[in-house]
Amino acid sequence: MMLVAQGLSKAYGRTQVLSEVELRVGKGEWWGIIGPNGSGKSTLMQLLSGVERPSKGSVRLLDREIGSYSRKALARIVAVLQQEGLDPTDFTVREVLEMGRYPFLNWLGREEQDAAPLIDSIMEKLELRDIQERRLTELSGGQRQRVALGKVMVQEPSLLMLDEPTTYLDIHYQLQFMEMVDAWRQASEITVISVLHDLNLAAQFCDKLLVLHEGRVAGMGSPEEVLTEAYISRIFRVMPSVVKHPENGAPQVLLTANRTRK
Ligand SMILES: Nc1ncnc2c1ncn2[C@@H]1O[C@H](COP(=O)(O)OP(=O)(O)OP(=O)(O)O)[C@@H](O)[C@H]1O
Repeated sequence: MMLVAQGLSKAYGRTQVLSEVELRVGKGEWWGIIGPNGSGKSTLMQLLSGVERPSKGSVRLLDREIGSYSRKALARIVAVLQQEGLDPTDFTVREVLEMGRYPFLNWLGREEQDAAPLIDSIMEKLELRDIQERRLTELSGGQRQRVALGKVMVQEPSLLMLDEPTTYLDIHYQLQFMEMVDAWRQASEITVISVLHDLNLAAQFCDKLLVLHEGRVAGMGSPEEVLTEAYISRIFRVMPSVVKHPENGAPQVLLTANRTRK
């Protein structure tokens, strides 16, 4: 197993944010974490990536307690891409990708192997070559998000964690982003855990969905099992129509005007 969470709970003061989450993520799987605003998705991601400690329960990464890894050792296994992506700084695209190699530097600040060919090939894949000397301040939000993905790719992680990675992207780049992650997953057998608000993209790319509701696991399974009208209606308080995607059969959630519920 890539990642196993048992009895995972988190409280901030008296507020219980997550309760008794159980999760087993196998190598090479793509999990989508879905759920309403405030249901605990980001908190769960922080616990699963070792950024935050649980109040109760445990997270085991590759059969070892996640808290027992050094920061650098953890960064060689897990890469996290935040919703905001990268801040617009004065660094160039190429420099940012080079920084992604930080976990592989020795105490002299050098790498044992030259990372330039890897960085070049990732820039090629992400269509970043032509803008490699541009500064992040000179890029659009969508371009910066591609650089952010490039930075985690050069890290060559086994586990990729994405927190609402497509929020600021137009539909072209949303789809392209998901396709790139998928292509990468198939080529390198990485495991992906992503928070996604877009249920229709989640249904097409994820093998498994975990539904959070008020800090508890409210459902788990394939998109077909989880994305049903009754279920979405209860969790998200809307009355949708769920139809089959005409090309690939994935469940697709259509919202109808004036159909929210209290
Ligand atoms: N550091 C904190 N201190 C206190 N409460 C927190 C803290 N972080 C999160 N919370 C609370 O925990 C709950 C879950 O927050 P979280 O950000 O995990 O939800 P989410 O599902 O990611 O939400 P969204 O979809 O809105 O991003 C919320 O009620 C939030 O106010």
